[in-house]
Amino acid sequence: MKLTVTDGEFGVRPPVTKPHPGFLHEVGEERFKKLVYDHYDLIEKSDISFLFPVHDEEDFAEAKKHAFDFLIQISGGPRYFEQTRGEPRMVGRHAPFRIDEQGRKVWLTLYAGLLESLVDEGISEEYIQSFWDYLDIFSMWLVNTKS
Ligand code: HEM
Repeated sequence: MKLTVTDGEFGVRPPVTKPHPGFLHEVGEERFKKLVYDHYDLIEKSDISFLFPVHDEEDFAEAKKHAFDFLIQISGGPRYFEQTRGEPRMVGRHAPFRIDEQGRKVWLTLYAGLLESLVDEGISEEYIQSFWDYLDIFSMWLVNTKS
């Protein structure tokens, strides 16, 4: 397993493979939710916190929920995002925020540590890798600002 951040090139959007459904199957919905929520808790203390609604508890809780709803759906789970937010439109939904390669790296690196700890919980490394690879590549699509 190698959770390394691939260098993105501005404007290049490589093809994306969804996470293997085995990841969600092994992790389970509750642990999956904790993963996404823990990521947001790390964001709150990070250099990219300014992008997020960290000063409004309700808005921040909503942001966490939306991220969870989307990621569980893309991982083959319940279609919560579709039910509450509609079409994914991830590029458009990120457009109002200044996301550069540096911010992408911070965002991803916060996930790397959290995913590493799933190994000790018995989650298959190939599934963790597949979830990581999805984040690594798809996050390139959301970079909308040159560093
Ligand atoms: C694979 C990568 C990513 C995925 C799947 C993802 C997913 C999401 C989702 C589902 C939302 C909620 C959209 C909505 O319902 O309106 C969201 C919001 C957001 N994301 Fe991402 N994101 C990713 C990467 C990033 C990166 C790299 C950054 C910045 C460095 C970022 C910054 C934000 C911000 C600022 C919001 C808005 C929060 C708010 O005010 O509600 N995202 N993201």
